[in-house]
Amino acid sequence: MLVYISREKRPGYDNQKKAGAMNVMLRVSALLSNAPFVINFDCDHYINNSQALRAPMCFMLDPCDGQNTAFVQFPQRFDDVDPTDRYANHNRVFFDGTMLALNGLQGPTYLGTGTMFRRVALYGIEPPRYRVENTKLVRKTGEFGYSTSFINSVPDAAIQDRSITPVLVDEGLRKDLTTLMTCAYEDGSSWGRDAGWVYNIATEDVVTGFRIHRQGWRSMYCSMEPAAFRGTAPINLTERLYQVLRWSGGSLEVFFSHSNALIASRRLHLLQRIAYLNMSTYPIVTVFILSYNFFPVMWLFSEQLYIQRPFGTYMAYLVAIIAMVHLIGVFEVRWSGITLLDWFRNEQFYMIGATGVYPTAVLYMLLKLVTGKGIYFRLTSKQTEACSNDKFADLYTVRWVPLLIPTTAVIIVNVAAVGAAIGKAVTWGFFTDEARHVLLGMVFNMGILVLLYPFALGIMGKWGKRPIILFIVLVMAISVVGLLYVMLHAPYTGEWSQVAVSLGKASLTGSSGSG
Ligand SMILES: O=c1ccn([C@@H]2O[C@H](COP(=O)(O)OP(=O)(O)O[C@H]3O[C@H](CO)[C@@H](O)[C@H](O)[C@H]3O)[C@@H](O)[C@H]2O)c(=O)[nH]1
Ligand SMILES: [Mn+2]
Repeated sequence: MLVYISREKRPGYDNQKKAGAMNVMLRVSALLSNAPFVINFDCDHYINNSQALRAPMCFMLDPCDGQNTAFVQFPQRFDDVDPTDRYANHNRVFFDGTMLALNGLQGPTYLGTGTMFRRVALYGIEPPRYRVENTKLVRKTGEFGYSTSFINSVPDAAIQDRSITPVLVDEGLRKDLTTLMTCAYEDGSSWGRDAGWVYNIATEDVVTGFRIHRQGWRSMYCSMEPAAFRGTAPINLTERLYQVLRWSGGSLEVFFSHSNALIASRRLHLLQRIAYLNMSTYPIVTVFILSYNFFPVMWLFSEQLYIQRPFGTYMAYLVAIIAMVHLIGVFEVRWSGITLLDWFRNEQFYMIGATGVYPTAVLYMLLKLVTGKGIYFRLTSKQTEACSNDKFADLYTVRWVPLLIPTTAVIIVNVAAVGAAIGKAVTWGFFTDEARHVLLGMVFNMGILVLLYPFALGIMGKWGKRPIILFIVLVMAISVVGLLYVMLHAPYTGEWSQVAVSLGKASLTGSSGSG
């Protein structure tokens, strides 16, 4: 039986997007089959392996802990991504590394698609492990709304070896189904909070999975070849950034909601809790990353500012820690079976998100906290390849939006800093202390530019098909800044150095005086 549902829309009712749609389907299917297991995939995903429905059953029916397994999650795989995966659409570190690692705790988070659920876990019912003998599955009246047929179906949904016979859709059933689909059905019920998909959070998946884990259920990660499900990903820079904005904004919303991992019950594993905390606060790191990326502005004026140079021991510790972090990264990458190239692409896209998208997400959250109003998150728009000969046309389309500005500014500042550094070396001579110091800074600048390289290609649009153009522009920009620096400073070297020295002293005495 294939059932297509067209939902009622009524003024004054929020239709709650995907979460609302899923909850309607969950209720309607309860009267049609009431299957104890439910599989969910997005409209832009499809089943790619005929075993996709059978494999998760192995986990669900596992005699050891199957009963307490709420859902089985597959990684997301995509068809239409450009071969270089410029914007890390495959997200391999997240799907194959992070999710696999969580399997060792309470299980992967719910990722919105490619998921098999145990129906009663979606209803917000406790796992058998924590259920007291003869506990009533429907806890209070009105919890699931007031459809008697639906409420009567709940105990049956918990019996996993029940055989299912197709129902006869008669007038009575049709009326019941219509009731379950109306906007007003959920009024005063637990739907959208303690039952079904969770509402009012841009990432309904993470928060719904969280509620399930919080009750003490576990989940399982299931990866198979060929991939169980495949889908479509946005390969246009702007669309991809909007997607990441929805994810990072949604994460912060989770943190500032009653689904905060800090206040979850003790059934949530300690490390799983930390993972959820990380998952709901990560955009905040942008405060540090963005500051670091803009620090090179000081390079341009450094004679007039007193900058504490990092001393030897500090540098040694810093280098050791960075090396260790990357060493662990390499181990994790090898263990999860992804390539170093995939890992590097993820690093690159992390920097792109952290400079442009996360600050916007943080601002959005602040605004929401102050005004109480969220902004509308648009859908991830799909590719338009059908009307073009170029399969990856979307990759070369630039749609300028404010979201692109911060990262562009970071690129400009760091290119200028490299130019200024070369200018300085030329002005003072290559083997002076000054040149040595600016060289250190240049390593940092170049590092940032390497990470932001895919973004630079992206904003070049069609020109991005020939990366050599980008290198020519880069060399030209660096030369122009360097030349400008030399022209402005060379004739006055002596004088400027004097000014610098006195300014340096002034700021030194100034700060010690005020401190
Ligand atoms: O009003 C809406 C909007 C979306 N959807 C469904 O939600 C899915 C996800 O939306 P999409 O625009 O494809 O977003 P993506 O960024 O591709 O989705 C990822 O991120 C979402 C959370 O932000 C998850 O819900 C998805 O499962 C996950 O694949 C769509 O495919 C639809 O099936 C609806 O049913 N109604
Ligand atoms: Mn999608």
